Amino acid sequence: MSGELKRGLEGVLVTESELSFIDGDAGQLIYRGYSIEDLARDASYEEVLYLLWHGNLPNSEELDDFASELAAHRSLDDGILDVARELAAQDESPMAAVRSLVSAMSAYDENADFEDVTDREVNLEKAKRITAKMPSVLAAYARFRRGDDYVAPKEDLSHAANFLYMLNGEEPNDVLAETFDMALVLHADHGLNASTFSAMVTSSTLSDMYSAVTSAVGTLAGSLHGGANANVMRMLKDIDDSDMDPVEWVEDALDRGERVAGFGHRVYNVKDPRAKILGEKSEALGEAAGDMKWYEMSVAIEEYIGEEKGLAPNVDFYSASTYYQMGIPIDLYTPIFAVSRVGGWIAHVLEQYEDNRLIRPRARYTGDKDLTFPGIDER
Ligand SMILES: CC(=O)SCCNC(=O)CCNC(=O)[C@H](O)C(C)(C)COP(=O)(O)OP(=O)(O)OC[C@H]1O[C@@H](n2cnc3c(N)ncnc32)[C@H](O)[C@@H]1OP(=O)(O)O
Ligand SMILES: O=C([O-])CC(=O)C(=O)O
Repeated sequence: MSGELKRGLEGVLVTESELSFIDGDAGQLIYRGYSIEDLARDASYEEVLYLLWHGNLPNSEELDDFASELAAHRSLDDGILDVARELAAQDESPMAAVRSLVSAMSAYDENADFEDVTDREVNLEKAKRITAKMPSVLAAYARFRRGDDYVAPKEDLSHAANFLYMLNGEEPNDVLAETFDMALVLHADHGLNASTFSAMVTSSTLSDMYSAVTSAVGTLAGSLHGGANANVMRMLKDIDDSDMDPVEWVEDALDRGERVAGFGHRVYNVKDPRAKILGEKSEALGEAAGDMKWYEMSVAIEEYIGEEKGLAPNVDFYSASTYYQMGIPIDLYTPIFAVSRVGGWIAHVLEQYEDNRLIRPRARYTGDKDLTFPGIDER
């Protein structure tokens, strides 16, 4: 065993994967051979799911069938709606609500306890159910907490458009639906990020897909990972409310030793390619609304942090102002990330099951070894 300590598993190779490639120096991201720029421009989220799960792009018949199967799984059982209502009544945070609701979904899936957890056909069925229902549970929960009724899904809408419909109770226009679809494509996979790794660790024990996705949602929630997108928008709003110059505000935060949400990355040494695409979307939405405030504030912060700290924006930086300008509540940004990333989590879980090896690293022990056990009265 190598005695070299790699804190945070930084740079450690633990498996092989055909799913996504990241060149952190070039700022390049590829899903199964296709560049993120091409996919963001030309592929729907449904196509990306098919690509990730099946290994190739679907032809039009395969895509139609796949999209219809997915759409048919969107509706929610009454029991799930009851859980969502109760979580909303308890003012549970949206990310914790999604975590609990994904876990609860297994109770309504007759295949949840299928004996062979690695069975690919059964797992593809579970994959469609979970991925189709995640936006539905999020929309239902978000409506219940503001006192609105559940809006049933529409099967004739795209995955992206249907979520916005279920959230807002009205069908989105093309710009909103396309922007949201592109955001789902951009967030779908990203190598062995922490939440994906969490899903892999869970499945490597031969636990089931619901457990793996539940672990992953919990891992994505943290502020160093998916939780950063909501924190970016909270920061932009704080800056706006403070009437301070954005650069001065950020300078003060850095002086206090704080981390600025949406900057830095374990793998990228340059600007995240997804941040470039989302930045363009944020700019376009600002132009359409005739209000460039959020985009311009973001650009000023990006320039300053680049010069001052040599840090570049990650995916969470410009998704924040993009979602804000789409009218999405801030605390839904991270669960929306989960609604997309579930496709990648599942793809990695399928890979894990195909060639499983228990994931079990070690720690270097730094505690005592030769203490004498004292009786209770001696302590
Ligand atoms: C979808 C995603 O998960 S993308 C990441 C989302 N998370 C964020 O945006 C939160 C803010 N960013 C961060 O905390 C970090 O950049 C991480 C956790 C994402 C990556 O961290 P690591 O790879 O572990 O980098 P590390 O913590 O070693 O940072 C290196 C240096 O940059 C600094 N740094 C890194 N990110 C930031 C930041 N956002 N703001 C200020 N300083 C930062 C660190 O303080 C450290 O400086 P030091 O060497 O003087 O102590
Ligand atoms: O890869 C990472 O560590 C974090 C990230 O950008 C992602 O999960 O999309």
